[in-house]
Amino acid sequence: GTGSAAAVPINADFDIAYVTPVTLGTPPQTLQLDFDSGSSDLWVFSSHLPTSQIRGQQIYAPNKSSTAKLLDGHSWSITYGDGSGSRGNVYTDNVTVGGLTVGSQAIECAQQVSSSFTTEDHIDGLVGLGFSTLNTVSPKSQLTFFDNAKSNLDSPVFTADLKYKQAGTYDFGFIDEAKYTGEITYVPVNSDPGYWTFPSSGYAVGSGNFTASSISGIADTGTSLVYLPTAIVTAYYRQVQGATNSRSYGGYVFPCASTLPTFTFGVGAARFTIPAAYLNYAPVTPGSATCFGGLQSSSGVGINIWGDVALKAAFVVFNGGNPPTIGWAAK
Ligand SMILES: CC(C)C[C@H](NC(=O)C[C@H](O)[C@H](CC1CCCCC1)NC(=O)CC[C@H](O)[C@H](Cc1ccccc1)NC(=O)OC(C)(C)C)C(=O)O
Repeated sequence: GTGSAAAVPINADFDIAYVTPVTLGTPPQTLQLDFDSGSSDLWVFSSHLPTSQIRGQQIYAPNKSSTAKLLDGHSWSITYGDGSGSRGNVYTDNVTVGGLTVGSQAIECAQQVSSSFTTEDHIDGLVGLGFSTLNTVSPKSQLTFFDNAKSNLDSPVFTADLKYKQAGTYDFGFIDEAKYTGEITYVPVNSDPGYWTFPSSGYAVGSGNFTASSISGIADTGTSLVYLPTAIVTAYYRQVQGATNSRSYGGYVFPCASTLPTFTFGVGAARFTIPAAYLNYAPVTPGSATCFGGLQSSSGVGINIWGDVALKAAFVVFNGGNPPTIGWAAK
């Protein structure tokens, strides 16, 4: 089988996250979920939440689904890199994404969510697409939607075609030749950390020379920006008039009117260029003349992250075969 579903930016002004419609249970309950290759829990706003923690999100009510089954004695609790988190109990039920159905998928029902989830009314939960070793359900950890679907997929892959300020696509089980140009460059994935960790071959700032350098990082659809080693990031902002690393704003900012260079990264012999517009990420507050960069230092993060700012400059194949690999193509 295969599946194909839209990845829609949740904010019209800047691409902070993308959501995809997912139907749960019988009769179908449709929620808008953030597909996140940087984590491995499928969790949803649910009827088990205090109403004070729900502000406009769609919820999944297992007691309204004839196919829902409580996973007795199991619970989950997750905290993300940005400090947000949630926890709750677990049901299994049918989950459908773009025509692809997984029966008895673990659906982690939130009983508590942190304030940043309550205030983000466009995200009704997450679909983790990382490796199932990262799943937080206890006492028995659960498989991701992709791992459960894999044996029924024409090919054990999913692809991300994220776009700048417009809807893109997540495809499951096939590689759509119409979505990319040229060849797909595949590199090995180290799945031990549980992320899609892969080697980049180097970088260039604007029209400058390409610096060959092996950079280990994760391909993370659930992270908005790109986080790379400080040496690379300072080399980039040296080319930006008025750029400073702001403690108060928590990263590199610059006058919105500044001309930004592009940023090119290597995957094997292939080169991918992130347009300046993607790197002029957003005003620090609505209407401000100071803008926040789409490229930031990873020194505070602990790992290098190729988030949406980089992913939307390419067509990316997450190959869950044995061994796993990741493929990058121009588009
Ligand atoms: C629990 C582990 C097993 C896995 C866990 N994984 C991660 O933390 C990475 C993962 O991709 C998580 C997934 C996100 C969690 C928060 C909700 C949205 C998804 N990424 C993250 O935790 C990284 C945080 C994101 O980049 C946020 C996302 C966001 C979206 C909407 C509104 C506000 C903020 N963007 C964000 O902060 O954008 C700014 C900087 C422009 C404001 C970890 O490594 O700890």
